[in-house]
Amino acid sequence: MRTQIKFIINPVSGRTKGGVDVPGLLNQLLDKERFEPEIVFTQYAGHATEIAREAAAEKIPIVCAVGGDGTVNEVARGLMGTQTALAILPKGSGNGLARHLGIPMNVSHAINILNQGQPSAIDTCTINNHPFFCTAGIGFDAHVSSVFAASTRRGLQTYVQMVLREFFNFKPQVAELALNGQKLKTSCFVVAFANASQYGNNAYIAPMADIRDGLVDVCLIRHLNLAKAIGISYGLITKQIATSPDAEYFKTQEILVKSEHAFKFHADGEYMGEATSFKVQIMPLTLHVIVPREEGLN
Ligand SMILES: Nc1ncnc2c1ncn2[C@@H]1O[C@H](COP(=O)(O)OP(=O)(O)OP(=O)(O)O)[C@@H](O)[C@H]1O
Repeated sequence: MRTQIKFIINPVSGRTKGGVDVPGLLNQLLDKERFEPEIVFTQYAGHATEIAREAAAEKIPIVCAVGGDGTVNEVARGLMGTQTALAILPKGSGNGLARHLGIPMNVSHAINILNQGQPSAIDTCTINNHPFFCTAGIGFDAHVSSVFAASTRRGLQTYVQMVLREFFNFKPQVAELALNGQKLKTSCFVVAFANASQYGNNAYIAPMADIRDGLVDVCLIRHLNLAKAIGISYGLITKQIATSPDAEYFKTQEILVKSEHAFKFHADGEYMGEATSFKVQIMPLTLHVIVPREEGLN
């Protein structure tokens, strides 16, 4: 019997990559002896969660998110805690979870991999009850996502220019962190919470993250000047941030953050607003995902 698979395509994701005809490629490349496909397009932000939830209620075995990290987050939050597995065809710019799982960035290659994929369970996390699957954070990374959300320009070059501009305006704030029975009152430039190892674009904020270990990886950067920022950026690309002298790295089941000043926060790169207290939790092995056969998870 063929396996039902529902593709949820976000028509507005991946605008900077030019048009990829995903239905055409599926028609050409998807293994029709193995799969019985159905394709739907999202009509509005948040629609993917509704479609995914309905598919899970109908016991459809696989729902495939076709889009960027925002679409993956929306589909995954509709599937977490169910038996329906998430597959990903990356169409965005960051694609953090897809990269972590070893899914190719090229859609044709990703379909070929999907044809032979296998299910595997991964952890999921929440920040103040908002689900995330890759990374969340407070401080500079969230500030950047808020500025990017307000901008109409997209693409890696715009992003890098904007990060540099905002870097000089950004002031760290003091917060109290509670994790692993310890309390730490400190200035915070960034506190990143990671389920997967990277933000996307192979920027490894949590190179030691294991997506199945029931632990959140926490990367704390207290202060940053330009010289240290260059070192941190190098550490992000070379997977060496955990041993950088300017970052501290923890693994924990839960983390609480309290501050007198509001911090901006993001979940999977989407700006979520501001809060003065945060609770980050992990739910072990609560999402099934389709991963490449014999993939090396990184
Ligand atoms: N039909 C739609 N119309 C408008 N917005 C949509 C629609 N479907 C989904 N969205 C929204 O589009 C936003 C961007 O999606 P996504 O993150 O997948 O793409 P991207 O921004 O190109 O990728 P990346 O985040 O990797 O750069 C999401 O916040 C999602 O809610």
